[in-house]
Amino acid sequence: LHHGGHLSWTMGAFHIGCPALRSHPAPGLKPKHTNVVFLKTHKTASSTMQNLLFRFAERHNLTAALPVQACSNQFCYPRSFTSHFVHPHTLPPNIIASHMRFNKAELQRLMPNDTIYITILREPGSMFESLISYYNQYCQSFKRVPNGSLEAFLEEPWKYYQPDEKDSMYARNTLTFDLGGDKDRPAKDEAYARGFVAEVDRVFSLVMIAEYFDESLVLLRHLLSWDLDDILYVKLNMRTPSSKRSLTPGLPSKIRAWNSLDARLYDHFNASLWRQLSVLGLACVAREVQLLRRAQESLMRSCFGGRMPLLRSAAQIKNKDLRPWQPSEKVDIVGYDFPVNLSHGFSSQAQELCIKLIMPEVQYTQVLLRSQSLRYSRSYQLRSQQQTHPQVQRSQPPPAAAGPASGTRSTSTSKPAAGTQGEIT
Ligand SMILES: Nc1ncnc2c1ncn2[C@@H]1O[C@H](COP(=O)(O)OS(=O)(=O)O)[C@@H](OP(=O)(O)O)[C@H]1O
Repeated sequence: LHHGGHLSWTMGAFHIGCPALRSHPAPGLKPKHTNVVFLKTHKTASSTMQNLLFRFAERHNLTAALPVQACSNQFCYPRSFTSHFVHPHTLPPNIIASHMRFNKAELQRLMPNDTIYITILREPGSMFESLISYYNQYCQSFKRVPNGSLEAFLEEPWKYYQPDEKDSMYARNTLTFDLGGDKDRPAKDEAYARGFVAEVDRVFSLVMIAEYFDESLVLLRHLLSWDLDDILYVKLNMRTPSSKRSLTPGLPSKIRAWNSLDARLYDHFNASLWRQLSVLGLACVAREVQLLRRAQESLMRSCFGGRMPLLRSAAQIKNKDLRPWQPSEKVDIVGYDFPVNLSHGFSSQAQELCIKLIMPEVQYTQVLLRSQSLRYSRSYQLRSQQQTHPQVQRSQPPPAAAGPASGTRSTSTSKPAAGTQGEIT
């Protein structure tokens, strides 16, 4: 890292193939798959995953679809996704990873035909505890509850919950809602529940499980033929232990009953994750997880002066680009600082890698929009010049479209020059 920003941490890992996959080309030899929809669900480790995908997009000179400014850093959630929510400077996209309410037809219109769909779920008990804590000042259903008590809410949810009011999707079946489903369909509607799970199974090639994040990443890496370097991450958007409440006995089953559609999704995809891991071979998965964790630690130590970075609450983080967004004073979200003196001896490329690794969602979305807009404008100017002076185009070949970052393999889909579709509106 200190010498010219060498970015590979896991060379040894490329040769450790999983026995179950030997009949397939090894991940290191197949071109990387680069067209990916990641449905960013709420409170499921999705910000960590989004950060990983944004970094992948930047390293491989891909385009990540980002929201228009009027939609903030989400695609106008909770409205159902439409391509009008996508900033024109981020078209045509390879990757999409910001919060949205899923709309398959619109995404299919926007994304290349070979796009792979991925999402992530979390165990309903801990997810609901995270939701009520995070959205206690936003969501009326939670605000009405005395002391924001989880127990009181679950004792009489219909006393506090109103299905049609603003932000009600944080209070019941949030995963189902994010996936485009009907969060208020009665639990006894067996046909709906079964059909919805089957549809999600049809559309998504991989449904990650937050509790088995690293194992899910191993599956992702094999599915997309990515390198171990491509799945390194740092945990983001965590609450401090003091902001968390432990669930008293009996609560998890009440949470599951209230969020029965989400519980059903979780059970189905948790089981299917483990079936897929077994096909890969559990020993091989465990080896890759170990390699991933080792590589992660060595990356962190290189970035943070030989030590693991200290978690800090938002108020303690000096660099405002690294301060996570806090939903209210009652919740403490932790992040990381990047001490100024650590930057000495780093190449600017290496320093940027370290900062992006810990950059929270809101800031990274802004930084990425700026850099992609710049690339869009450059390519727009270039095309205008070529149209005005066609002889320049004949005598001087135009600059080659930027290829993948040095040291990486070519990608399976060639990336069209930014701005070849969609004009500034
Ligand atoms: N790698 C990994 N593995 C498991 N869990 C993780 C990981 N990264 C983040 N987290 C936890 O995910 C919670 C934040 O989720 P999101 O980033 O999806 O939240 S948000 O909807 O975007 O605000 C948040 O949970 P709570 O702390 O319980 O709120 C994080 O601690």
